[in-house]
Amino acid sequence: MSPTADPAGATAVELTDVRKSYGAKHAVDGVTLTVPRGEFFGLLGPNGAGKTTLVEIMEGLRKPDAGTVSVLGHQPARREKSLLPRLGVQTQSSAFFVRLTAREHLETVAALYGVAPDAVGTTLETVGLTAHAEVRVDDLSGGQRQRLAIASALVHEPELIFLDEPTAALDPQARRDLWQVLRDLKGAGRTIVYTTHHLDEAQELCDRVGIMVNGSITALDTPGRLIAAGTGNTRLLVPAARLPLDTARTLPGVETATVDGDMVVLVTTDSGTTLAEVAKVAGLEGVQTRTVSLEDVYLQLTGTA
Ligand SMILES: Nc1ncnc2c1ncn2[C@@H]1O[C@H](COP(=O)(O)OP(=O)(O)OP(=O)(O)O)[C@@H](O)[C@H]1O
Repeated sequence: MSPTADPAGATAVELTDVRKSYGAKHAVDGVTLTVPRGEFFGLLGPNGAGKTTLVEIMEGLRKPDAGTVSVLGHQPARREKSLLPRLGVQTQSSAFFVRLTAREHLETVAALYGVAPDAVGTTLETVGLTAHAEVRVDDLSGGQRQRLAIASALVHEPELIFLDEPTAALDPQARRDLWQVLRDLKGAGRTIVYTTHHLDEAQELCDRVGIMVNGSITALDTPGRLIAAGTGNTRLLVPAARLPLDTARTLPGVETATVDGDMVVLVTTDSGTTLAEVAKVAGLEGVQTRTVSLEDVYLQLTGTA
């Protein structure tokens, strides 16, 4: 990207027709993507879809075979000293100084970035590691190490943060805590690009998501718009004891009816009408509704539904 193309610096990441192959495998197969500054962008997709390769290209850790990559107006593959401190990078396999304590490790990272040591205590607090600050990295649990990896990506207060499955090994409470950390970072104007397999989380946190399949981004929008453009269907769960499957299939609006355990699952395009009929035929006691989620859209797009 030329300097005049984005004079206000409103773009954090700009990729044009980026490609990367490993032998015959097209891991990234022509991705064009713009992430504006301040956006929380989620990259979703099944194992092997090319997410990590794409993020590592943005981070400058891998060189694309073709296409152009601009990150904060720079080419990340050049590893320019003026760019690196502006990026925060947490990878799936973070390198640690394993013989140091969590605090010493983070102090070392902070020193490498030339950051004042006070940032260490605050960052340990932010990721919930204060109580384990004096534990050797070797002795931290998987989830605690993951938090330290995230802390290492945040300690120098970068403008653009890349996180690769940051919540993968976290317990539910730690996951929720990290959501708040990420929301606060976004609130402070940072740009976040992250990969996840947690669809509920992406729906909750991301301004936009890209769904990657076989090296290409097959859907790119806000979670809300992807859901709205998705099936448009609602699921109604009715106790099977009160609604025979044959009857369920004849109700207005019902696309499909199946039995799941002791419930009949109705997929309906017209939930109001179907629900009114269910009320007449079976009553509403124990009836549950489930609207479409990002997960339903994802499963449809990735062909796993
Ligand atoms: N260094 C490499 N050498 C050869 N093949 C590779 C290499 N790195 C990745 N691949 C292949 O490229 C494809 C994309 O891998 P990548 O790790 O980018 O996917 P991913 O979407 O991040 O997957 P996951 O969700 O499992 O982390 C896969 O088929 C993978 O096996």
